[in-house]
Amino acid sequence: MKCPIVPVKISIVMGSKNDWKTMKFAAEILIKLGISFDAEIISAHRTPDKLFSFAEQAIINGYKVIIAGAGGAAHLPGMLASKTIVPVLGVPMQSTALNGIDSLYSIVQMPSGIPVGTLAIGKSGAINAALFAAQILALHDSHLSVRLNQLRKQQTEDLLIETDPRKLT
Ligand SMILES: Nc1c(C(=O)O)ncn1[C@@H]1O[C@H](COP(=O)(O)O)[C@@H](O)[C@H]1O
Repeated sequence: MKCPIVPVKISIVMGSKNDWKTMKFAAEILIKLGISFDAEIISAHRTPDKLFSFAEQAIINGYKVIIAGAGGAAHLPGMLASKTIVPVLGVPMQSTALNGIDSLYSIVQMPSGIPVGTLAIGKSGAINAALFAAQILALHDSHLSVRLNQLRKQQTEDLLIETDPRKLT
């Protein structure tokens, strides 16, 4: 998937096409914020050579953050992080057998020296990964910083309207 704005700043990577139903929530946030990104399927287990070349070229390709979603034995974020210094944010998929605990532990328990920023399991993690990546980019982009603050404000206003006590019946 390609967002029309160039150059691409963020890559959303996932272990399987079946992860897209979760990772699309990250994509939606990036689109909302006008951040360029691409998305592709790469698996440490199933396509290891593709993973190595992707990670080795991440800097040359201009990626500022990589968001990596994987489930089960979720080695994708850690393996990406082992091959590049582009920050990697890991999103554990809600797996069926173990409810995502397997994914979470696989991503969060990195050995010291190779960090992966681990988000929550599933949709919330995907959304927050995109917001976190945006906040990193906003450190050097004042326009994005304004858009992020607007999004926060809007989020608060929407919640206040939604939880207005006069609406409780
Ligand atoms: N965890 C990984 C990796 C990896 O870490 O490299 N590659 C695929 N997978 C995960 O396997 C799960 C099942 O994949 P399928 O649904 O394609 O069988 C997915 O959640 C994927 O992220």
